[in-house]
Amino acid sequence: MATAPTALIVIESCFGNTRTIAEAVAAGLTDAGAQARVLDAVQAPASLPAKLDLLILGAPTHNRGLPTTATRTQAGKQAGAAAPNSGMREWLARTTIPAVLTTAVFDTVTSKSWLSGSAAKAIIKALRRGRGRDAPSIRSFLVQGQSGPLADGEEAAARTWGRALAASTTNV
Ligand SMILES: Cc1cc2nc3c(=O)[nH]c(=O)nc-3n(C[C@H](O)[C@H](O)[C@H](O)COP(=O)(O)O)c2cc1C
Repeated sequence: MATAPTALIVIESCFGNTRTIAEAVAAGLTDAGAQARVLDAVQAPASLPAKLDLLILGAPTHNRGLPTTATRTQAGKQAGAAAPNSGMREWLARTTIPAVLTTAVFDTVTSKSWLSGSAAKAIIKALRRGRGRDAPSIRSFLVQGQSGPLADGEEAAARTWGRALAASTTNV
């Protein structure tokens, strides 16, 4: 009998919007019968679980790409909270992701114009470095202003995307 596909969602989030999207994607995956877990990149281990069918990576777009120590500090000042000195960029640098593993990536952005850039595209670049890999599924979710909240309908869209990802993932 086939077992439920297992998904891991690793994210970074300064104001909580990317985390809300990750939880909605996890809910969609669960709706479709997958097992899903959300981990903060700061706490995520550098070695992936042996049984993993789908890896989903998400981050907020900062200065058109992935957050850095400097942009996290800026966000932390705005949020009135201490900023972590590590996140998705650093987790990608210390983690080996097998080229055969199915991946999906997302980001949060303040506008969907090309001028806004995309943390998700920066993640794809990092994933491809030195490896042949199929283009992962990619999504951007809109926030209103730097600290959010999420634009109307984005959380529901993330849940729908989670269901679709589960449906397209075969467990091995
Ligand atoms: C320092 C800084 C730079 C940012 N640069 C961009 C940007 O280039 N493009 C964009 O769409 N949003 C930009 N934003 C807004 C982020 O997209 C927004 O804060 C983020 O999506 C919210 O997600 P979070 O709540 O998970 O942190 C920036 C935010 C900060 C704090």
